[in-house]
Amino acid sequence: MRVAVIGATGYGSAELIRILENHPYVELETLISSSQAGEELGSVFPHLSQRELSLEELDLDQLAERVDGVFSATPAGVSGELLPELVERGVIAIDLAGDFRLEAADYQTWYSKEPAPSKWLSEAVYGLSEWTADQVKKARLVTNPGCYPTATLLALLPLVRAGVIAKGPVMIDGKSGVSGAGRGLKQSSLFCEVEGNLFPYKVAEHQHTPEIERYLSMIGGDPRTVTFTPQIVPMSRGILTTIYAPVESGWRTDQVREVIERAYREKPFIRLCESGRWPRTKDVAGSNFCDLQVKVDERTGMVIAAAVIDNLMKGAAGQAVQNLNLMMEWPESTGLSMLPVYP
Ligand SMILES: NC(=O)C1=CN([C@@H]2O[C@H](COP(=O)(O)OP(=O)(O)OC[C@H]3O[C@@H](n4cnc5c(N)ncnc54)[C@H](OP(=O)(O)O)[C@@H]3O)[C@@H](O)[C@H]2O)C=CC1
Ligand SMILES: CC(=O)N[C@@H](CCC(=O)OP(=O)(O)O)C(=O)O
Repeated sequence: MRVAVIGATGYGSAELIRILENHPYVELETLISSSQAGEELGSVFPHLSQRELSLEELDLDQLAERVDGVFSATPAGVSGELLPELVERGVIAIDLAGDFRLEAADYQTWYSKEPAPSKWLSEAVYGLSEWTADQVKKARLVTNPGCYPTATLLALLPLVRAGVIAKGPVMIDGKSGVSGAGRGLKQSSLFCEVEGNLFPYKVAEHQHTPEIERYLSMIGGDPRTVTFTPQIVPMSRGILTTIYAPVESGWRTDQVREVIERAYREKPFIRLCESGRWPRTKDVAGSNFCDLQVKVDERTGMVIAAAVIDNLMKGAAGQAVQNLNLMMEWPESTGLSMLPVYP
């Protein structure tokens, strides 16, 4: 299968290229760039210089002739217009941005941008691979989940589906490495701002809040609001979400662990940590794994769940390739069997 990556000079693209080079059924045909067309891949990303490939300008008709699928790794507001044009020309598409994840009004509110056409918002399938595989397999357009929602929903969905969580506030504490903000210049991503520093941002106004709520309801059958506080930590990659929620009476830790074990028994990328071990970002760095742990605090009546992912892998490029595998009915882990990098 021939594919292209759009938004070639970003972090998501770099990870896609790294994965696709070792994917046995994919040929990376071209890289589309709005800023560095004509450059060689090796000059944009020296770590990928063994692969000879030039970046190209977008030409929709030509691209649709040359490839069977595209990954779009552009900022919000680009893919909503672009991908429908390609899908209409017979190309399958996986979008790493948030353009197709929300209803139109919510997208406008939380992203302050014009939403994609409603026909395409309805057609796009949310690619949380472990939970929506049946729909992804039939999709032409997959909207890859956000990084924080991936970690959060993977931890929360088994619990809400099993009725572990009682009525009341659900608090999500999210911590992300700086690459989550992308490769563009931003003051809050500068070394001097993040080194030796730790800070919340977009408190009670982060665009992943409505995404978490929407899919907790649609996939988990649990309509509720959540409080989500993202924070920046001084590292390049990794996300840790720690979730606090009121627990229905009668649930003990071993039973809740059993709920998670059962939900993910057949899922190659989800690992429940041994009892007493809490997930660490380094346990998943560079891989498509999501590690989970959960505990009932009987003293306070709360359940605490934690999830770690690599934001650029399970949180972006890795899950995008997992979704391509599902769409093409290839084994789900094809090209994704790399182990984490440690230490
Ligand atoms: N970083 C992460 O951890 C995650 C990111 N995402 C989402 O995935 C998408 C890509 O993220 P990431 O790779 O980190 O972002 P980056 O900022 O690193 O890269 C985005 C790329 O998009 C291209 N681009 C920028 N502006 C425009 C424009 N106006 N029109 C067309 N292309 C443009 C640029 O490439 P070029 O100049 O070559 O065209 C740029 O390098 C974003 O929507 C992001 O929110 C989702 C999950 C996790
Ligand atoms: C650390 C950091 O800044 N992370 C980014 C994640 C952006 C992202 O993935 O945005 P979409 O999913 O909406 O495309 C943020 O919090 O905005």
